Amino acid sequence: MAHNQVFPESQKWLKEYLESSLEQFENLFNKNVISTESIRNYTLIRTLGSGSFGRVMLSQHGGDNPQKCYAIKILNKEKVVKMKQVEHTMNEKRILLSIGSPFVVRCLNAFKDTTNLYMVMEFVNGGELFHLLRKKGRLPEYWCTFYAAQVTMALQYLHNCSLLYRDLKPENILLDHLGYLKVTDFGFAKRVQGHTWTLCGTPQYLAPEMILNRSYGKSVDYWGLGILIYELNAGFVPFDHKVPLKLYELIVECRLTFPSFFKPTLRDLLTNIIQVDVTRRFGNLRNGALDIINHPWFKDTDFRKILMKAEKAPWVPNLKGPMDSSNFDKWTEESISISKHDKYPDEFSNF
Ligand SMILES: Nc1ncnc2c1ncn2[C@@H]1O[C@H](COP(=O)(O)OP(=O)(O)OP(=O)(O)O)[C@@H](O)[C@H]1O
Repeated sequence: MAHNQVFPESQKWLKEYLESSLEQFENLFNKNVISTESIRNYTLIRTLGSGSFGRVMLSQHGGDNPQKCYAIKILNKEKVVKMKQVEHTMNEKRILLSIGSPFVVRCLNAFKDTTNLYMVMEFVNGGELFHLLRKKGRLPEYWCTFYAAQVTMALQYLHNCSLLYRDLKPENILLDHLGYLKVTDFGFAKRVQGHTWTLCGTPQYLAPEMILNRSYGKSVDYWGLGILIYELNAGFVPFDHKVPLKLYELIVECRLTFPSFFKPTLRDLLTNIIQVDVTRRFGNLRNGALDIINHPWFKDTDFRKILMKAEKAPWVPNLKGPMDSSNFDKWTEESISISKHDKYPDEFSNF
């Protein structure tokens, strides 16, 4: 828990929730379980998404209830090594297996073979928030408060466990069958007690302190939250340019303008989050995420009800059953080949 953070009496439930979830996280994180499960025990059905060094596949486990589906992230060891992502991948596995937040995708198992690394996650079947946003153009303000409340609580949970997320964007936010969201892709997540320096993330979402090569902490995630809230409400990001260097100049200059339909409370919140000065950025101050949670833009948002998933979601995906994957793009399928020889036995021994 951040030092000196003052929870009002009416938000003691949030403090208690954070304290107990930190204890659970620490217990699992310190264990770092290494599993000997095999991909041969799963039937791989189709690709749900593809990334730089692997893909995520809809799968079923041979011994299980046939209705139960998983999303398995499959990373090729060779690509991970060549792209210098060994440490990031080890962080991803250990962190994802230890997290227990209603707004973060659950990882149930992780294992490896000679060729690949596998992370077995719950299948979140409503698709990416990105697709919903592109389909609708922009989202009604009430929808945005509902989604932003969950991302804020997800970040508060992660930071309370000393985790930086570093890759917030609508592509990494999935919707479940109830219309609640779950953050996925912990490829850049890291446990950091103080500060760190690595430049990573998605260009339009990068915080100025990262671009300027300064050491940073949770401030970068709150900057990302500001960009996300802006994008959900507007349908576009506040800073964009096809030339990366120009984009970075725009971010560091931070001349924020708003569409005319942005209400004063939303403008005020965003001005305080999309703030270059980290000593003034909401989320990064003494009261942490509470400055955002208690901001007037959220005056009609019941965070407690949302944490309990007792609020009806503004949009519920139309699904034919737990295996329905129609909300995901079609990808060309590739078969998984497993070689006899392991070229990287040491690099991933702790995976
Ligand atoms: N648990 C899940 N349930 C359903 N779909 C998922 C799940 N996790 C990931 N996906 C889908 O797979 C896509 C890629 O996942 P992820 O971002 O973790 O992979 P990545 O290889 O790190 O991708 P990138 O290189 O783009 O960051 C996601 O955008 C999402 O569409």
